[in-house]
Amino acid sequence: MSQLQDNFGRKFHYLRMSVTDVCNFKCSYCLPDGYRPDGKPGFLSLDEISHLVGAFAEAGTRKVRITGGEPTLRKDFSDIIRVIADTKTINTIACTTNGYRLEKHAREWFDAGLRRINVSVDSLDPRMFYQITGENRFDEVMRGVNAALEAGFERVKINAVLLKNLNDQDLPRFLHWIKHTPLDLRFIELMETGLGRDYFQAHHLPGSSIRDRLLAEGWSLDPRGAEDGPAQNFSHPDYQGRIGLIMPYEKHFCDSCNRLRVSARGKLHLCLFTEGGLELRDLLQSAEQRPELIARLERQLLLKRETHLLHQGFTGVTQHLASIGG
Ligand SMILES: Nc1nc2c(ncn2[C@@H]2O[C@H](COP(=O)(O)OP(=O)(O)OP(=O)(O)O)[C@@H](O)[C@H]2O)c(=O)[nH]1
Ligand SMILES: C[S@@+](CC[C@H](N)C(=O)[O-])C[C@H]1O[C@@H](n2cnc3c(N)ncnc32)[C@H](O)[C@@H]1O
Ligand code: SF4
Ligand code: SF4
Repeated sequence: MSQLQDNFGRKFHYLRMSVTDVCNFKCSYCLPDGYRPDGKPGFLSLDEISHLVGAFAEAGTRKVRITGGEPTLRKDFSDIIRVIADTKTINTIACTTNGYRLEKHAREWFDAGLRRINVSVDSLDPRMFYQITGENRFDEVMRGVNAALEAGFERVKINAVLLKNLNDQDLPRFLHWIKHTPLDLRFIELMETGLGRDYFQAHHLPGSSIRDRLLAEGWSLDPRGAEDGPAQNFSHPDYQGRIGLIMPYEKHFCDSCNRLRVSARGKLHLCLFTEGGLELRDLLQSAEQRPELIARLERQLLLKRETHLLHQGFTGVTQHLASIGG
């Protein structure tokens, strides 16, 4: 069994696969004007997804996260889950969603094989939620989170992007929520994208401000597991939930990078912030192409940089994270 690795000793057992660029929300930090079709070819088909996941699995991938755009907008979303679940040696199937279809479909997706779900909830104040996401659907999304908790997922995670002057007063509400609810909260530092330096400068808030408050209130940093990615995780004996921080501007953030990304049109991205993606689609047309596809992945990994270059203001081709799945 092969294992994808780079020149810095990092192993890649986690694929973040985008299945669509389309989204029905207008998050101010991501798609402030909503999704605009670009007239390019369509998104990966079920067969192409099956070939892709099969090759990654053979190259050592154990976890697949389905993302987008909004992945649940795909009519064949449950089929996508099933195709991955049918792939031997993939042991974790996760997805990241804005949660708008969750209330209705949580059980169906669980039955198809989905085991972890991340729901983006940027504020627990419905008006602020509307202001940030452009959608007045707070109650609907929260009912979706409850449906996910009831459906039996092994992990339900809440993603919130930290935004100065928007949701920076929300921490007490989030803490209150996870006191008796077994949710993982994930606070993500705003990352600069091609969309705009002005927004970044107005709203970026370092995750260290949250970390300092957590440590002062009795939370402790969990030891890092061998399979863990770049988040720092915290727990507290009085809370059922846990908290993770993604702080991409901190030193050594990329040391534990364990993930690769494939865009909805089949391009491999070695980092969230790269110059361009490598075309894989020509090798997703039949199972016989698998050895060639794996060889291409192995070669490309040797080009992976040690770290992103965000500090120098280099945001790569990533106009917004919806185009690459975050
Ligand atoms: N810079 C950077 N940001 C990341 C990375 N992984 C996740 N993020 C950020 O965190 C956001 C939320 O990620 P999710 O899709 O919910 O996945 P996650 O919780 O980080 O992933 P798991 O490690 O699978 O739990 C992403 O959309 C990115 O904004 C990474 O490797 N590098
Ligand atoms: C691109 S979205 C795709 C999945 C789904 N539509 C959702 O919102 O959960 C994945 C994650 O990226 C995060 N994200 C988007 N733009 C970001 C940015 N500029 N900085 C940090 N996180 C961002 C979102 O908050 C979301 O949790
Ligand atoms: S963060 Fe997710 S829900 Fe919000 S606009 Fe981007 S893709 Fe859509
Ligand atoms: S910024 Fe790039 S290299 Fe760093 S952890 Fe994220 S994907 Fe990996």
